[in-house]
Amino acid sequence: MENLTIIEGQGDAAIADWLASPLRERMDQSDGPVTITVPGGSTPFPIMEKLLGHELDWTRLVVWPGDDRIVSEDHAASNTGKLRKLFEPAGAEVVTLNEMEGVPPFALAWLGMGADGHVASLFPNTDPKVDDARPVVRLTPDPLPPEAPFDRISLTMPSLLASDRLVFVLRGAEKRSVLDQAIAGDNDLPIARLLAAARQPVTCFT
Ligand SMILES: O=C1O[C@H](COP(=O)(O)O)[C@@H](O)[C@H](O)[C@H]1O
Repeated sequence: MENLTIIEGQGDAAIADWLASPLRERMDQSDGPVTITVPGGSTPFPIMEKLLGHELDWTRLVVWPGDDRIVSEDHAASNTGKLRKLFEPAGAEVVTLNEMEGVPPFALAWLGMGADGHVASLFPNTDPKVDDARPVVRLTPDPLPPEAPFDRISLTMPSLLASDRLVFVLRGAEKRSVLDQAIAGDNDLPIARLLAAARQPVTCFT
């Protein structure tokens, strides 16, 4: 994949430094809002804390959760709740994912990946398609991941692919092996489907 760059062994601060660059670039290009989508789970939040230490006009940032667990925003498992706590004090807007919502193109789609190959909340059992006509879906992972056993709401593959660049942050040998197999075409997991359809630059931090 010519559009894919893998960067190994970077810590949270270095990844945050990297992420700040395309955001700054986009803010320098126009005076309008810059809209991105970001992951949940546990990996990204320490990186987001570092990112928010960068001098950017955060009031121009619009943050869409790529997915969420169907829980109230004050629940510990709520991605949106955690994003609000981090980004809103800096002046950024955090959007609530809603099935009726139209989804804008993103300057950047930042994603995680589960060891089962799920991206956003597009789990293998939900058979996500790159030509899904829906921008946002509700779904039930099967099996339910023990660390977050909830129904989900998620951007679909076309919504994630409507982005200027894709960035993955995934840690650990198990996930790296799933990624390598996906790149080689040795699995048909959601990560493999997304990578195969991506035409924009894709950067994977592992
Ligand atoms: O459930 C989820 O899991 C994935 C992976 O999370 P991580 O903490 O293992 O990186 C995450 O990307 C997704 O947004 C989240 O809802």
